[in-house]
Amino acid sequence: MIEARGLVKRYGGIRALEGVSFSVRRGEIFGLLGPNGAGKSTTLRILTLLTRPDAGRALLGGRDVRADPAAAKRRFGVVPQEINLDKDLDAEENLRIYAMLHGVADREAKVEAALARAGLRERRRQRVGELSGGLQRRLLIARALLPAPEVLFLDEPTVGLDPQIRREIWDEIRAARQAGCTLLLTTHYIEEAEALCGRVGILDRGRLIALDTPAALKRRIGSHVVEVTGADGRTRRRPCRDEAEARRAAAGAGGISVTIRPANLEDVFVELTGKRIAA
Ligand SMILES: Nc1ncnc2c1ncn2[C@@H]1O[C@H](COP(=O)(O)OP(=O)(O)OP(=O)(O)O)[C@@H](O)[C@H]1O
Repeated sequence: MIEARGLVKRYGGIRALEGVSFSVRRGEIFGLLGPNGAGKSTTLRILTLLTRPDAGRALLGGRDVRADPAAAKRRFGVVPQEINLDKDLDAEENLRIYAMLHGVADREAKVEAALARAGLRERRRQRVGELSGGLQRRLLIARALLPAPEVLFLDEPTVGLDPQIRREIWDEIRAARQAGCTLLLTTHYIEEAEALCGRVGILDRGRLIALDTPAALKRRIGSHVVEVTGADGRTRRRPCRDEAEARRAAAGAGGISVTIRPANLEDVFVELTGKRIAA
């Protein structure tokens, strides 16, 4: 449904993307996971026609998005990282205007459904600037879904939000998939990639270093991790094939504190790059 083929992008001397390729299947939630500066937003900006790659192609439904940009744009919606709602208007007005500009048919019913989706039926007349950051983001997602796009791109959809509202947004994203939408999102939150995405591409310094389901990515390093904090206060981690191996490793570990826990995608990233995702 979505395909990145050998995307290269440079900003002056900065190599933002160095040949990124992946494809997203129809109906899946696909995550691009990586630390700040890995190239996630740049990839999204190329796929959504906001910037040109120096090399490579972006395809939607098998067609190069640059071949007919207007046609491509009709097929996808975008939820940007910055909230670009009109903060002086209320929630309903924001949706109505967007629906009008996008020629959405059966507007009243669609706006009503969008308000419900964003949990804003009771607060439809409230100025958007007065809504919490979480509700603004939910409105942003509901607005992007108004024209029922085949594909939705989301750039860091829950950045800076508390866990409760993050889960509400995950539900909104899952509901979009249930309705038949294909979703590509970027995130640097491990739990978000694990909880939400069918497959995850891990980006680091402009390269895609791994791509698979969260479970398969974790299987590469083993199911458990032993963390040992030494007398110097430093914590070292050791991935283990299974819990039994982790117990044996923990028993002989020494150190002032030893913990066994299930492996996560952060561990995969550390194994692949030698550094952490979250700085
Ligand atoms: N318009 C620009 N001009 C110059 N450099 C840029 C520009 N946009 C991105 N970069 C650089 O390209 C690299 C990749 O940035 P990008 O925003 O794609 O990363 P990211 O993974 O989305 O990180 P973040 O979560 O911080 O946005 C970074 O080194 C960044 O500083």
